[in-house]
Amino acid sequence: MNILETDELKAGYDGANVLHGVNLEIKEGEMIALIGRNGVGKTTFVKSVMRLLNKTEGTVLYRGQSIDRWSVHEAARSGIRIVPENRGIFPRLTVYENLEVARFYAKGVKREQIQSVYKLFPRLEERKNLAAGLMSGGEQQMLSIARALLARPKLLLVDEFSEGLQPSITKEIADVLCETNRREGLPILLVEQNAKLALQMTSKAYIMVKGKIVYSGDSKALIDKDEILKENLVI
Ligand SMILES: Nc1ncnc2c1ncn2[C@@H]1O[C@H](COP(=O)(O)OP(=O)(O)OP(=O)(O)O)[C@@H](O)[C@H]1O
Repeated sequence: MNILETDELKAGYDGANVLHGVNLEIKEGEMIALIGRNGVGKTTFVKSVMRLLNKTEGTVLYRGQSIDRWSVHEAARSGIRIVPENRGIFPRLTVYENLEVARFYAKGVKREQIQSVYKLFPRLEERKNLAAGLMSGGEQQMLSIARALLARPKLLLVDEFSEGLQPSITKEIADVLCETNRREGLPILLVEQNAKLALQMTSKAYIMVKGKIVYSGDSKALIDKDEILKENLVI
C-alpha cells in the first residue's frame, strides 16, 4: 500500500508555481530519497505534504486519503512528522525540555519513552540539562530527529539533515535513521542535496530538477551513474 502518493502536484508561492507536477510514491516500510540542487523545490514538496503550504493543482494522498483539507495539526495527528531544514528546536529550553514539549504535543507518549530516544542518541542524554541552542549543529539535528521520533510517526519527512554537519556526525545520524526504518518499518522520505549519501541510505530515489521529477529508480543502481547525477546537477 502507498503511504504517500502525489499525482501531478503543483504548488508555489504568491501565485507562481515552484512544483510543476510532481509524481512520487512511498510504500509501507520504504525509505526513499528526493534529491536535487539548491532551490529546485524539495522543501516546497515537503511543505505541501505537511500542509504548511496549499497545493495549486494535483493530488496528495496519505494512506489513500486526500489531505487537501487538513490543517498542519491534522497532518501531524495523522502521523506525518517533519524534521525541518532549520531544525526547529527551542534554543533556550534544555534538551530534556525540548523532548517534554514534543511529548506533550504528541499526546499519549509516556515520559519513559524519552529514554528510548536517549538510547538512539546517547549524546542527548549526556546533554539533557543543557540549553539546546548551546549544542553543536549535529547535536541539534539529533534533537530535532529525536523529537520527531518521540511522537511515534507513521511517515517521517527529513529535510537536509546532513547540511553543514561533519562526516562522522552525519554517519551517526544516518545510521539511526536507517536502523529505525529497518527495525520499525517507518517510511522515511529523505530530502537531500548530498546525493551520494541519500542514495546509500535509501532503496529508491527521485531526482528533482526545476520542480519536476526527471528520474526515479533504484538508489543503488544510480550511485555509480555519475553521468545521470551530473547531468541533473545533483553532484
Ligand atoms: N516562502 C517563500 N516565498 C517565496 N518563494 C519561496 C519561498 N520558499 C521558497 N521559495 C522559492 O521556491 C523555490 C524552491 O525553494 P525550495 O526551498 O523548495 O528548494 P529546495 O530544493 O528545498 O532548496 P534548498 O535546499 O535551498 O531548501 C526557490 O526559488 C525559492 O526561492
